[in-house]
Amino acid sequence: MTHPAQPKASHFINGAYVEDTAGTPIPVIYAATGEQIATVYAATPAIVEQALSTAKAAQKAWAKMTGTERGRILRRAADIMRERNHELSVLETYDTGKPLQETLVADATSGADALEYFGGLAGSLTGEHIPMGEDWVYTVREALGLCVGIGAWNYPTQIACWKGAPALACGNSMVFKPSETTPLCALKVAEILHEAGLPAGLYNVIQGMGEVGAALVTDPRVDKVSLTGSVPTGKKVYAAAAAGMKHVTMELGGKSPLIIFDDADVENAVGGAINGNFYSSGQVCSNGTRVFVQKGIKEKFLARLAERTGAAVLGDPQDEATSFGPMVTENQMNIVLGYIEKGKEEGARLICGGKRADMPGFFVEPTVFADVTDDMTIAREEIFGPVMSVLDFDTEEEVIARANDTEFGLSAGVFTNDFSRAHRVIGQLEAGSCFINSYNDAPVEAPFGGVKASGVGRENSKEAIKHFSQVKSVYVRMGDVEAAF
Ligand SMILES: NC(=O)c1ccc[n+]([C@@H]2O[C@H](COP(=O)([O-])OP(=O)(O)OC[C@H]3O[C@@H](n4cnc5c(N)ncnc54)[C@H](O)[C@@H]3O)[C@@H](O)[C@H]2O)c1
Ligand SMILES: O=CCc1c[nH]cn1
Repeated sequence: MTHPAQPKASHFINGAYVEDTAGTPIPVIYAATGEQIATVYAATPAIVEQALSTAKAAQKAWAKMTGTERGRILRRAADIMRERNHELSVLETYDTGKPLQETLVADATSGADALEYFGGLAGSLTGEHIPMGEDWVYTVREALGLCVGIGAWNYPTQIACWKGAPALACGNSMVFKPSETTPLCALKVAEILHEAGLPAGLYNVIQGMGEVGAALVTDPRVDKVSLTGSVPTGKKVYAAAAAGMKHVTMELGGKSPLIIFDDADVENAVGGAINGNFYSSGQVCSNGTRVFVQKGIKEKFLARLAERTGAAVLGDPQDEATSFGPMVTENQMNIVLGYIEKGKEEGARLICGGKRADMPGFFVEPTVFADVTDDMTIAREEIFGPVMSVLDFDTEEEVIARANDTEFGLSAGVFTNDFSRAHRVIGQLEAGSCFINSYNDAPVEAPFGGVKASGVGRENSKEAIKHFSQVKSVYVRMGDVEAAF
């Protein structure tokens, strides 16, 4: 019998599902069991061409509609997503393995927030009037044109919406390629947008691995590329986009610091560290995986952290009682287990977890290492799994320098009851998305993105509008034109 997760076809182009079984088959494996639940096919050159040409052809008429008209469609799509939240959350859980307890509140809901927020902004995308004596300049905020979105596997619905909603609000069209690991959810986003009244051709989804992404990025018709992925992929995609002088947004990886001072509320700090390391089984780009704890509260913090981590419920992710799911793939599980072995070999002290869970599927126990030093592999490389490194520190000055000693700069957090210190420290941390006495909140109203190797540009908030539009300026002369001859 066909699994309910099996989509009608692999691609969604020009307002309809499209299949081409000549493409490489991509099995969709449910991470909680290891069983194959669906198959899609990578886009062939003919499918890539169909998606790009349809998106190119549809864009100009969409940009000519008023922002209010465009926004109305996006807000209708948000309503449909909310009505179907349960069904979409179940699918997100099949696509990623993340527990339904999480997907019910963090995925389609976050996608709907983006559609609603950018739908609301669409009617207010205006320019400026700049007086120049009796002359004047006016500016117009215009669409970029045809945008490509490329997704990672940890938030397939959210990423499809975080890119699609601002792109469409600004009058662009989009071809979106989800990660080959989680190809299912973006198709539903496309379906819902069209059900909400989006004209055909404006939001297209095609499947495939890196080479399909590369074909999209290098196509001369494409004006902008927005990638969510790893730093190595980001470097390749950024370079390819630069060769065609395309706009980019790069949402890449991190190894973010979470700094806990002696005066912090320990219970809240432990909660922040758990949210910043174990949500989505640690597969969150902004995770605060280097947890710097001031020496005075270290053992108290570790004891409470071990106790609360022990309460994680590993199990069937479709059961709402489960609070901790598997790694997305067997390969990702093996990468994470490799890092855990490195941590042990390099002398970190294992506080809890530390191995594959004794159950079917790709589960790794939530793992905490203490006495981690800055040079250890687990403190330097992005693991993208449930492995928290706890490092000790003495002084504010020392911890700021150590926190910044990384190529990454996505996020950073501080827990303290001294607000002067909180702002002073945050002001010196090299990171794009920061938190005080909290961790990993990602509301659509707040800009999200990194500095240094973690990325370029911002998603969400009014900042995203700047990255999906450009300004035309028009000088208007009221008098005669003076010329040298
Ligand atoms: N900053 C953020 O917002 C954010 C959010 C989620 C995940 N991430 C990062 O994503 C990574 C995990 O996701 P992943 O393993 O899917 O990343 P990845 O870099 O392996 O792949 C990301 C996407 O890029 C595509 N791709 C690969 N090579 C390409 C190429 N040459 N040209 C065009 N596209 C290509 C892949 O098919 C996939 O769709 C982690 O590093 C994580 O930190 C960042
Ligand atoms: O994975 C990165 C994006 C994100 C952070 N929090 C929720 N989504």
